Amino acid sequence: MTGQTTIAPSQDVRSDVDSLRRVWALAGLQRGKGLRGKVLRGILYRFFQSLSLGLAFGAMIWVVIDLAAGQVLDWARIGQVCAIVAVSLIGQTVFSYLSAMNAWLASFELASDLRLAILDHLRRLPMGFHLARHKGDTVTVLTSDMQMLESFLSDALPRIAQAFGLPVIVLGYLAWRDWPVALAALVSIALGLPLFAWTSRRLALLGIRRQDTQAEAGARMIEYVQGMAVIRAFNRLAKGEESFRAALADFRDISVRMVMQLTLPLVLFGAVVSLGVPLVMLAAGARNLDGAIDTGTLVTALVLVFSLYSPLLALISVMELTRMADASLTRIDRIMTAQSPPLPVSPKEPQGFAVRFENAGFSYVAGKPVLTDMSFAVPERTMTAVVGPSGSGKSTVLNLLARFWDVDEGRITIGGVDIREMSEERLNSLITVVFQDVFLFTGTVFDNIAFARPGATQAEVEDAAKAACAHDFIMLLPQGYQTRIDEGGGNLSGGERQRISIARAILKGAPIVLLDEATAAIDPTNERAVQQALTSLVAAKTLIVVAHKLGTIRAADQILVVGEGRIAESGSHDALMAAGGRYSNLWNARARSESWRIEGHSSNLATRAH
Ligand SMILES: Nc1ncnc2c1ncn2[C@@H]1O[C@H](COP(=O)(O)OP(=O)(O)OP(=O)(O)O)[C@@H](O)[C@H]1O
Repeated sequence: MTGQTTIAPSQDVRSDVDSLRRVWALAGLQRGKGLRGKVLRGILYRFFQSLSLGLAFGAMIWVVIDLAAGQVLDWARIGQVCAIVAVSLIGQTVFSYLSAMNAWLASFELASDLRLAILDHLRRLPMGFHLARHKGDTVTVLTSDMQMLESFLSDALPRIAQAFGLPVIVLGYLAWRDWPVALAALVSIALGLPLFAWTSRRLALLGIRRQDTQAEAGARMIEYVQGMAVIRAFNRLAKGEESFRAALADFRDISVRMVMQLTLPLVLFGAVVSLGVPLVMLAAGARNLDGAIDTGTLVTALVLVFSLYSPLLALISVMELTRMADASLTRIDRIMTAQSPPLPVSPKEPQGFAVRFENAGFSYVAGKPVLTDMSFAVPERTMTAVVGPSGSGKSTVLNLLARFWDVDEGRITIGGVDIREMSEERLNSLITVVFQDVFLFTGTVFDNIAFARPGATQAEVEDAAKAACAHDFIMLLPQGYQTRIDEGGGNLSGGERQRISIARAILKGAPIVLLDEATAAIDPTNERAVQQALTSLVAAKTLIVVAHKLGTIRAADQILVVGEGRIAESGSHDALMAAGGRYSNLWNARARSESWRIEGHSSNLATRAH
């Protein structure tokens, strides 16, 4: 994959004013925190800092004018000038401190609030949104994009105000002394502005591409590190590196393009603005020769003109920060503007825990329906096994019931209420999902189990672990329940990870359990323990299990055979076997493969024994 695929459309590009508006809106998100006030004060104090610098300039100019008028310096004047310069220095220091305090605090608070808001929004988005994005891209939004925004608020925004402070005073002063000279000073700024705007827009467009390719490179590297075991197992180190090298090359290309395309206009902008120096000299000289301005004003204009343009030229470096922050803002907005499923205005309360699918239709990709007309009922406190060929949509049934996705047609009810009409919290409290791929967090065994119920006591966690047949092996770990689990549970076996996830589900105590049974074969002892753990989990619960093991299927009150996007057959094991349809074919095939596996396993042992 190359960066080309992630290049943003041009409508992502905002004008500078629109970006500022967006930052302003974000700063107003957390009412009562006064973030907008802090942002404004950060800018205002930096402006005052610049004005304080102007004060020192003013004192110098005062002396220059006096000298030009033929006056002689005396101690009183030297004292006055020193006092003004001292006030200017104190002003610069105080305002610099106040500006930094306000701007930094505002940027850190805003970034931390925004990170939480993004995480909260991510949690609400349908799973389809997450699957369509690289994890690395989302991580980049939460890390480097947020840092860009922080730097913009703490550094770039106040620097913009600083860049304008001194020039405003100088222009005002020149206009007061002689407006044609001030006008001459403005000409180069006016000529430079369109160039600045064009470069800024160009930088915005390339900036978003650059950050997208950077995120792409980040995603590839994360994938490389996560897939290290597979890469090594297949001895494809070079191949694994290839994709992130390609992403890095894309990133380098876009960075080089940025330099190539933007260096010239930026240098030109500097040259055009600096043209103001000779222009002002020309205008002031001509006005002096005409007798329109005195020597004092001429000298002042010649001295001041240098202090007029250098702060404006400093805007060039601020521009890069600004446009990069804008690109980050666009990437943040791609998440924040994604629609989460609508929440019910007046949530309904289910009457019981029976589950019904009523003519449910669903497709992950438009035009490729997975479920077309799925109807079935699961009575409360019963066990239903969902079986069918690979890819027939069994896991999809669980995904829809947990509302990871919403049905396109028909409806799903729990206790007679459409799950879309329940509050998110209520639905989550009703359902426990035990996934095939167990996810354990970095933390202790205790934390991982207690995750299901914050505030759970040691005794409650242990009871859940005992019911899940996990207590004994946990006690054999170096620090028992306080043993740290490595990232993803790397220091535990597959069966142990599964039992911890079952303990977590038992502790949650939800009345409906959705279980995607592991397809992978685990050793018989572990399998028995996992089966026993599941039995504890589902006691007196409504259980829907995507079943692969014959023992589980047989134990079910009802078996649903999925085929062609609907329920092809349903009933008890005996009834379905007697009917001699799909189910009996499926059962016989699976029974053959299981006995083959067992035979294969024992013959392996026999070979080893010899
Ligand atoms: N996130 C997704 N995006 C697009 N298509 C998907 C997605 N998840 C599943 N599918 C497709 O939907 C169909 C049903 O998938 P599902 O995982 O429900 O099947 P399954 O019966 O559980 O399969 P298995 O027994 O192999 O796990 C498959 O064709 C699969 O390729």
